[in-house]
This record gives sequence, structure tokens and C-alpha cells, in this order.
Amino acid sequence: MSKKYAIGVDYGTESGRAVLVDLSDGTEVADHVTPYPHNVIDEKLPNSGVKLEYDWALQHPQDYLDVLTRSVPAVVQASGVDPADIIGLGIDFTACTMLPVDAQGQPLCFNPELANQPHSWVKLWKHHAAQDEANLINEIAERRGEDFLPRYGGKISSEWMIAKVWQILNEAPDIYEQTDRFLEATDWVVSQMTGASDIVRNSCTAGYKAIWHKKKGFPSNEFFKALDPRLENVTQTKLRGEVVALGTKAGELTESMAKLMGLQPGIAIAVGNVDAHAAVPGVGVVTPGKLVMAMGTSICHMLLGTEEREVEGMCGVVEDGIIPGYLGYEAGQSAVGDIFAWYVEQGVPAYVQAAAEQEGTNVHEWLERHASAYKPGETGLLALDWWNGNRSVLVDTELNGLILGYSLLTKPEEVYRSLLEATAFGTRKIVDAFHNNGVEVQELYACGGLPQKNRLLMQIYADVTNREIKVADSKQTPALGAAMFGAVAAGAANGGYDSIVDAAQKMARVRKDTFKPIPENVVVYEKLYQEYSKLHDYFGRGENDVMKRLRAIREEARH
Ligand SMILES: Nc1ncnc2c1ncn2[C@@H]1O[C@H](COP(=O)(O)OP(=O)(O)O)[C@@H](O)[C@H]1O
Ligand SMILES: O=C(CO)[C@H](O)[C@H](O)COP(=O)(O)O
Repeated sequence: MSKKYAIGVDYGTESGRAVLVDLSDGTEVADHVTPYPHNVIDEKLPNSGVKLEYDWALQHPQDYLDVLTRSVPAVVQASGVDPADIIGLGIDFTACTMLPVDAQGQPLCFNPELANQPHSWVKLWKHHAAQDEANLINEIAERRGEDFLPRYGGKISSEWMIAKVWQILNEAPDIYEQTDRFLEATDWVVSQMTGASDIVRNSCTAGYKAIWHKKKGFPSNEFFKALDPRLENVTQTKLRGEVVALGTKAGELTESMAKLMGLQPGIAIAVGNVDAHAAVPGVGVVTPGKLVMAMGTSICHMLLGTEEREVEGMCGVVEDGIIPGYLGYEAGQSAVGDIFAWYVEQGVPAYVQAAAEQEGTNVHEWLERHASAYKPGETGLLALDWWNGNRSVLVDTELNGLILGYSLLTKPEEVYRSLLEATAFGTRKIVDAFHNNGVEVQELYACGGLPQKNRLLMQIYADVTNREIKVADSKQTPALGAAMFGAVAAGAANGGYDSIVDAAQKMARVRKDTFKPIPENVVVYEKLYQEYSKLHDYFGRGENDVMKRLRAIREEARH
């Protein structure tokens, strides 16, 4: 039998990439990236120019289809593989990235009459403008003693489905009315490939992002009624649809999409998945004790467990949410690479840019090299990593960043180093929250763009967490994981696999080189972490709500 292949498509925040994978050993034969033509829409709507409010982050659904029709044919062509040997395709996506669709499954923003209404567009995971709704969801759920709250670390996030749906209802009731269903973008893209009129939802986003439970389903209608009487039946109406497990075949590729994607019609399409969750088998983790960090613009922390535990501020624990047979735990930091990008774009003096250019390197690399010359603690700086709020463990998007310890001698590379360290302290908070609450963390696994881009960052993470870090050998780990799920959807009988564990065992690899904690650094970072924790609690747990007061003053000033 000839070699068989699957394709994984990873939808990130700014681009989508396709990877064509050899199913015998996981070799990534070809990959291709399509930057989203409209990128993140956070200032004004395309065409109409309608201005967006603060904290909004939208996307254009056509950009997702462009990834399928540009990157998929590109990998098939570059690999020289016969499309007849490509047996399955899986996708993974940022989440909760959601959109309203009509009865035909078309995004409302495709309708020219609705395109000038911001609420008709895709809300990206980092759309944070539903915080008022999230606060009320939490208040009401707590008052009613809803048993789902502990599964989400005590708080439902404004990034998630219910808060976003409610924001649409509150601010654009006409759009809410015209919505047939609210979908995760990952499920919508799958439906576009399978042409299925009955759209299936994947258990991962349903569980982590829409408060769905394998045994209990969604929260009760009474709960939704208590939020807002207009939401009473939302789970039977606009959130309806069969919820199926990861690895399930959602359907088969349609003739028309196959033509556009350069594939054969009828191949298996797996149900959608989330980027971070797909990365777990992608890095070869199928057992507890190993925390996987998907490190890019943000970090998602993924961990398997055998018992349901309550962990402060975790994003969620979902049965079978990552690997069937285990409880999947998720936590996260909503900005990491994004913070470094902010500094490079907004904070670096012209002489650094000029020096980097002259040396033929990019500004990140220049800053990393110069920051590496410092010992832990030597900058005298300490930062709070809340440039995009705090996802875990405080679950509060209204917190902001802070750098302490500036002097007239402070250098840009010192600030950069303090930002790298701040994100490592944020990860340490998460590791401690799991480990101290009975969900063991023995080793760290890293994947995503950052481990390949910044060695200093990775060493700091090993030192701050005092744990060895193994790095994925794959450059596109979520896409590799998605391809594995595509192979599972196809099944062993067709040259794929019958379970994700089988697929991961054959196809995943980590690099030989690992990052090991350096004992003398660990000691200094322990001291700095204690200081970080004090600042974290002071500004983040209500002792001094100055960050929120500043926001309120800003809002007043803007209106
Ligand atoms: N050398 C570097 N060091 C640290 N961060 C970097 C470096 N180069 C790029 N970045 C950051 O990496 C992030 C992109 O990560 P990547 O994993 O490629 O994307 P995504 O999260 O969208 O999948 C950006 O936020 C960017 O600022
Ligand atoms: O919350 C998520 C997963 O649960 C998002 O998908 C994630 O934070 C976006 O990640 P990135 O842009 O770094 O790929």
C-alpha cells in the first residue's frame, strides 16, 4: 500500500497554516502560511469604515476560507504527493472565536445589509468587550449556586461564547434576532468543507467555551432566564446542534471544496478542535503530569488528569476535552508574544531599530541577545504581565500591565527582559495552582512559535518554574495534532488511525535538546517570584483597584 497522508490546518490569530503530514512517522512534508488579508479588525470595519469600540477584536470569515483555498493546494503541490493518498483533514482554531450565521449557515456579515453592523462579524477570542456580561454571568451563577462554576475555576470569561452571545443580544438585538445559530469558527469552517446542512459542534469548544458538560449538557434554561428572559431557550435554539467527540468524522469533503483545495472529494474531515488542545497529542502527550504550553501571541496551558479537581482560575476542566479517557485541564495567559510585540512596536527607541537593521537582525533578536547578558535580578525591574488582562488565575480582563523599578539608566533590553520574566511568573502562578491542588505537573512541554524564536525566554521559564522543558520537534504542532485527528477521522481501515493515542505514539516527537533549570538562577527567581506574587495580589485581588479606576476615568474621558 502506498504511503498515506493527512493535512492539518491551524488557524492562529493573524494567519492560518496548512501542513501535509506523512502518517507513518509524522514527518511534515510541506507547510504553507496564509496571512489573513484582514488580520485582526480592531479599529474599523472593512469597507464601511464603521469605528469599533475599545476592547473589540473581530475577523473576516472569508479569510478562513482563503487559507483553505491557498495553503492547502500549496502544500499538495509543494509535496508532490498524489491527492489520492491524502485520506483526511483536521483543523484547529483560536477559541472562543465565534460568529452569527443565518439558516443557510452563511455568516451574517456576508449579507451586504448587515455588513456595517459590528455585531454581524466574527468575534475573535481576544474580543474583550463582553466583560460586563461576563461579570453578571458570574454574579448570577454564584448567587444561584450553579454547579458548573467550579469547573471553570470559579469564573466564566468574557472571551467565551455565552458572554459574547449576550453582548450581541444587549447591543444589537436585531442581529441576535436574525441569527439562526451562533457557531465557533472552527465548527463553521468544518461545515463549509463538508457542506453539511446539520452543523456539528465539537465537544472541546462546547466544553471549554460554552459551558457544555458531557453528562449534564448546557446549564439549565432557568439559569439562562435568570440572566435575561430573552436567553431562556438559547441552548435549544441558537446554540443547538449535536456535540460530538474530538476525532469524530464530521463528514466528507464536498466536490466543490475539493476542487478549490486541490484534494479528492469524499476524504474524511474531522470535527473542529482548538489550537492549544490539538497541540497536546501533537507534542506526544497522552498521559497526566505533563503540562503542555502552546506559546505564541498568548499561552495556553494544557494538562491531563484522572480526577476532577477545583483549581482557581483555570479556564476549564472537560472530560475527554483533549484526549479521550482523561479530564483535560486548561489555563492560560491572554498575552505573551503580544506583549513583546507591543514593546518592539511601541516602546523601542529608534537607535535599537537602527542597530538591529544594521546588524541584519530583527528587533526581538537584538533585544534577546542584549538581554541575555544580564543575570536574573540584575535589571532591578519587575513587571506584571497583564497587557491583555489576566486569564489565569485571576480571570479579569480589566487588569493592565505594570513595570516597576525604572531609573534613568534603564535600557530597552532590560525592559524586554523584565517582560519575558513577567510572562514566566504568570506561567509559574498557573503551574503552582494546578500542582498545589492535586493536578500534578512534573514536566513542561513547549510548542508554538516562541520556543523556536527565543532561547532566553525558554531558559527563563525553566528557571522560574524550576522544571525541565521539552520542546516539540514540530514547527507546527497544533497543525500536526489537527492532522492526527484527520487521520483518526479517516480510521485505520483507510490508512489512518483508530485512536489519537495510536496516532500520537507514531507521529509525535520532541527535540533532544531540553531546557533545564540552572540552580543559581532558580534561587534568584524564587525571590523575584515572591515579589511578583505580592504585586499580583495587591493589584489583582482587590486591595488596590487602581487599574479599574484608571479604566473608568479613561472611559469617562472618551465619552
Ligand atoms: N524573537 C522573538 N522573541 C519573542 N517573541 C517573538 C519573537 N519573534 C516574534 N515574537 C512574538 O511571537 C508571537 C507570534 O507567535 P506565533 O506562535 O508565531 O503566532 P500565533 O500565536 O499567532 O500562532 C508574536 O506575538 C510576536 O510578537
Ligand atoms: O483561548 C484559546 C484556546 O483555548 C485561544 O485559541 C488562544 O489563546 C489563541 O492563541 P494563539 O493566538 O496564541 O494561537
